[in-house]
Amino acid sequence: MKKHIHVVGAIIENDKNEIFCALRNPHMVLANYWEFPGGKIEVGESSKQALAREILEEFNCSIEVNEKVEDTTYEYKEFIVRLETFKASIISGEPLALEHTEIRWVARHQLLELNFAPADIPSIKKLLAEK
Ligand SMILES: Nc1nc2c([nH]c(=O)n2[C@H]2C[C@H](O)[C@@H](COP(=O)(O)OP(=O)(O)OP(=O)(O)O)O2)c(=O)[nH]1
Repeated sequence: MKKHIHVVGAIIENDKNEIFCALRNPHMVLANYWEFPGGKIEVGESSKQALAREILEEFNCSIEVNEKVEDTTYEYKEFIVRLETFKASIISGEPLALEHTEIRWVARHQLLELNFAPADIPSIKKLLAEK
């Protein structure tokens, strides 16, 4: 049976209406895909707590987690991901790519030009439908 993982992703928008995107490094699972920053929920954590922890660990900045955008499940070849995405805003620090190959602020209508992890596409479609 395929492994199930529960993952959270942050949709962080700046004051120019650009969204923070991160490129997974070549050694990560799902290497070289763009994603919303985040990671797996650990035992005892809420989704929002996990998201704040992951952003601090991987980008060295603090966020406030706001409303949920999407909750979707995607079956990859090797495992199944449940991805919950939330709007979030940076409350302190400038994001640094501590584990990712690249980080980029991208206009909403250009998100689909990046090679995003397939599980993220429903979240992106919701964002595109918002404005
Ligand atoms: N962070 C993140 N992961 C995503 C997204 N879309 C998507 O399919 N994934 C997948 C990629 C990975 O298989 C998994 C997240 O794992 P991860 O390696 O980033 O999580 P983590 O930081 O907790 O990793 P680790 O401590 O186990 O190394 O979810 C997304 O938008 N953000």
